[in-house]
Amino acid sequence: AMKEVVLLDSWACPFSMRVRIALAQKGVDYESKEEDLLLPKSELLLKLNPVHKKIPVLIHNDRPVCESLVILQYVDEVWNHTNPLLPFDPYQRAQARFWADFIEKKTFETTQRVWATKGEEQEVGKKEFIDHFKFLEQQLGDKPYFGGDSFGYVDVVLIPFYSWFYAFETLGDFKIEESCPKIIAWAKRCMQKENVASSLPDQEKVYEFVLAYRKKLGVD
Ligand SMILES: N[C@@H](CCC(=O)N[C@@H](CSO)C(=O)NCC(=O)O)C(=O)O
Repeated sequence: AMKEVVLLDSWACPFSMRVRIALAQKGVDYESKEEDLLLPKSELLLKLNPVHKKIPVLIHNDRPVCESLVILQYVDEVWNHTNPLLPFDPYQRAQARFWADFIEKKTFETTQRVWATKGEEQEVGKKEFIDHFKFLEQQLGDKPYFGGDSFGYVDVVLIPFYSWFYAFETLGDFKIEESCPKIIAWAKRCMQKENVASSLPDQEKVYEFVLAYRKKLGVD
């Protein structure tokens, strides 16, 4: 039988990275089953996530949990003995869920218009990208983390996109630090944490993956 905890994973997928960080924060030992996003989906993925057919899927005692934000909250509740992701106060929890939802709705879509496009469409995408991250930077303000003094739920939701920054900058020919220095400072602060750094792939490797993905999508 499978291990108690299995993650249907994909090394370059920002949504999977969220779950890898959360499991590391909780000290959970798990088996990672790699799904190659450039190949047809596995039978296991289609069986365990028939609705969205997407990665990540957490399999806990043979039962699947789908959608990274749902998985993060499940992990926080099951392994509630250490490193809470969500704050305790209901209002602060609501604020964390609000910003995680905002990021879920906007960030991937906004980044896609930089890495999966070219020409004029990409120029528009770059402006939207900078506006979006400036807005997030405003929300961060002078706090060390989105959750305040400690690394928490919203930080876990957003930090995976940092591993794609080199790909965005190289494909989009721009420097994110020029417009959003506090976002870069925040990302580097998060990367000081072993549980984060060990869960995110090398940025150049992600760039190579994105080039292959662009070819698969027929962008170039
Ligand atoms: N809202 C979901 C998004 C997961 C997702 O898009 N996963 C991608 C890989 S990472 O880019 C995926 O599985 N893509 C396959 C597909 O879209 O068919 C979540 O948060 O878990």
